[in-house]
Amino acid sequence: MGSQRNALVAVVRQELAEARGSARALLAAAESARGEAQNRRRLVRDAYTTCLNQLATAREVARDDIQQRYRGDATRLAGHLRGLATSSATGAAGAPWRLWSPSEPDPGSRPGLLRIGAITFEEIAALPGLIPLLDAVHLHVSGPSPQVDDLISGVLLRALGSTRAGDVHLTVYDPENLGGTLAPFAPLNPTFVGPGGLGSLLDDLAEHICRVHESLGGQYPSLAEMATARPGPRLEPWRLVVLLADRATSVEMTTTQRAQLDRIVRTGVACGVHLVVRGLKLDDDPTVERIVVRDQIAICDSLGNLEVRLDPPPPPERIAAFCRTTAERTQDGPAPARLADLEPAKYWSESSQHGLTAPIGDSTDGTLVEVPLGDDPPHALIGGPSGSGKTNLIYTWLGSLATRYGPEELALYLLDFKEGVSFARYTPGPRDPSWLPQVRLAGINVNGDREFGLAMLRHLGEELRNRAQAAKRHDAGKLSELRAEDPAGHWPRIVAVIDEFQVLLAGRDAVADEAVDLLEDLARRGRSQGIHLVLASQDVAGIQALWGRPGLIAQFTLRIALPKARRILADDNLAAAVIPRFHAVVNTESGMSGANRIVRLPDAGDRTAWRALQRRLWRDREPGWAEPRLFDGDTVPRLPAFLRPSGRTPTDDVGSSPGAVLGERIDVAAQPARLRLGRMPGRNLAVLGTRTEEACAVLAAAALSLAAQGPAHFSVICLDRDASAAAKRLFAELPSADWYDTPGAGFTPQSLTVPHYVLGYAMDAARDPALKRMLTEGPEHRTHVLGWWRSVPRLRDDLGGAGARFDTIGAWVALDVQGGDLTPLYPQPGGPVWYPRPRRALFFDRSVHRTPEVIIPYEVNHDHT
Ligand SMILES: Nc1ncnc2c1ncn2[C@@H]1O[C@H](COP(=O)(O)OP(=O)(O)OP(=O)(O)O)[C@@H](O)[C@H]1O
Repeated sequence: MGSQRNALVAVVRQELAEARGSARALLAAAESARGEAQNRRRLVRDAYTTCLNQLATAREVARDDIQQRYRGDATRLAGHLRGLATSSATGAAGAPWRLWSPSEPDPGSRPGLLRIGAITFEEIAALPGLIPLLDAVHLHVSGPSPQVDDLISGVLLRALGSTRAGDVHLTVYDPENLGGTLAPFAPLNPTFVGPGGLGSLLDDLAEHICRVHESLGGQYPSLAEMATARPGPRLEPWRLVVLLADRATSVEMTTTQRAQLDRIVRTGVACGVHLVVRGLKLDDDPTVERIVVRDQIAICDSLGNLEVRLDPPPPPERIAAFCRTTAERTQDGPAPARLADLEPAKYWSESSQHGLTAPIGDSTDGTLVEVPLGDDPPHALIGGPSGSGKTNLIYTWLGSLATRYGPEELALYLLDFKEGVSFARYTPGPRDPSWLPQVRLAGINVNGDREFGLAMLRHLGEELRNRAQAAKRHDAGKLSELRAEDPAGHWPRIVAVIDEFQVLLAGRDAVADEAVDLLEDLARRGRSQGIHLVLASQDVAGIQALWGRPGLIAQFTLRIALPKARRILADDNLAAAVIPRFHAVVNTESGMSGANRIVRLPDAGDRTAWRALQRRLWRDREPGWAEPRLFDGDTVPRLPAFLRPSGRTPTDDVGSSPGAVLGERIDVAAQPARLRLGRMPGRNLAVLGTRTEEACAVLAAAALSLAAQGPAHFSVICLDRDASAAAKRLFAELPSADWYDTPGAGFTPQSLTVPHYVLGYAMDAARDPALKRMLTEGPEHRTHVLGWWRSVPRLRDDLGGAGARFDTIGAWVALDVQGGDLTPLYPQPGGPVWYPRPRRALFFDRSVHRTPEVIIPYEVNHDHT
């Protein structure tokens, strides 16, 4: 029993143990499952947190990015807006009060916007808050009185300060304060209207609008038309009418007054009448800009929901100071016209068939004064002492003509005999490649080269002949008829301007005689052929030279006298003595008193402004249009490349009479002066004088140009150490040459199949009788001597001493040799008229010249060696 019980106990124990074991195992499994679950939960939680963090970071990054982009876009947009705002409200229209000063509007510009405050917009820097007014809207301002009045003061000051003095007329209706609200504007002398004056003010305005309306051809331009039309000069000032109504005004307003006000609202802006109103209702209209002010913040129709934080009002002393100076300026009358004010609405739109008309300034009432040139008056004489503004007047006139008449209508020939470069502005320069397309020729620094003046007159004489012949062919009496008969022809009117022309006529010599004859012919016959002369002089003597030729002076019926000019107007016409600075008397009746027009001249001296205009005209020229010829007396021309052999030996036959180029002719076409060297006796050249560099330049140009024309052989004989560098350089450049530098060598005749040129530097040092034989016999065998002698007596010695004949020297170039010393080489007794001058030479070829011609020795080596 006991054992059974024990066995049972054991079994139970066993089972219990097993049950405990399984329970433990179950517990362990549950524990482990729980641990695992907890683990998983932790992992999920961690993942969730990581995810959350990542999401937060991504969101931050995205937000930062968006914000950055937004800020960038907003800043850029604000920048654009600021730029736009700045250009819409320039100068006095937009400057902060601290920096404020009145500003002149650009000519031809229309009124812009006016700043009243700033638009702030999150963190972006403030944008200016701008409103329109002149030529755009009426203003209706509501809100607490002091703030509204401050805003109105600021708007008025900006409108007045950004227009020209006198362009805005101010009227103030202020029954409550009797004008005191806008007291700082009093120096401007505005029309103040007190209580009871509103009715007549509105009637006046309505009447004014009717008048302007009629002058506009009975039509009101729309706002869009006003915005796009090209603004011309203002004929009537704007009327700016400030109505500061009190309570009584609106209560007492009659129906008629209301109707007048409504009419002014509808039609005023188109006629330059603008209301600035507080305290009265205005009907809705596209031209009414409403501004509501509260707590220094304004909401304006034109800015939508954007709030404008108002600027403080302008300091009253600033308003008063501005109004005082403006009042003074208005008393002096409007400022003179500017060069830009003379420009036409459209460039190059005028025809010169019947003449040329261009304004050169305005009269004191602001109207432009036009100067005619054509059949009558055909020519102009301008006079005034030094510094009186002749050059400025010529610049103005030329600028005004050049904007109206294109190169097919007008050709300009400009010559300035005073020192300086006044006409160089019209030709291409190193800094500015543009040029004035109408200019065909400009001569500067010509005071020493009267021959160039003569050359220009000869050229014009030639043109006159061409025109006269063409007119005859077409049976036309004058240019307008020729142009009608020959519409395809190129017949621009020619205007030739000669500043300080008396220089050309001074000096009772052949140049002066021929110049006066040519001038007289051009003046008489040029009238009908469209060739017009404009002569300017500061010197009474210059004019006197013309007075001696009544037939000539009578043609110059257009006279322009600058202050203190003498003898330009008739003797009893004293206008020039009394006009102020920068004014001129324009008289188209030969200076008769009674025909004066006084003109205020603009300042045309601003090179930058001129350059900008010239560029525009230059870009409009036809492709291929030729540049003007510039003659600058201070510049030495270079030997053109086509006159050098360029290292190659030409193979073409040289022909029977090759030409040696000696220098540049002083003529319109800048042609080389050539000496023909045919097989005839005397075809040799003597260069005479002591100026080594120029003598070398003449010989080198002659030799190089001969070498460039065909095969030839050269003997270079150099007997002067000072010339040897130049001679050696020439020798090196010649394709076929021998070199001699000892006296007595180089004169042996050579038997050659090509021409032989003997170039002698300091020939007088040779002392070789063979030279004389070569001079005599050489040319027939195509051997020509081109030699430099340092004086005429030394040349004479080489030719046989006293009594020697100069027949073997058919041509000569004289440098610093006086005319009298050239007598033995010249057919006329006494020798040629020649006063040596630097870098100029007198060239005479017995077989072609009647009188010698002045030439400019070329610069052969650019490094001056
Ligand atoms: N209408 C003007 N407005 C402003 N300045 C002017 C005006 N006319 C001339 N001037 C100035 O006066 C000065 C002299 O003018 P300008 O050179 O035209 O005189 P000029 O008579 O040609 O003198 P000169 O004969 O000595 O050359 C220049 O500095 C020029 O800029």
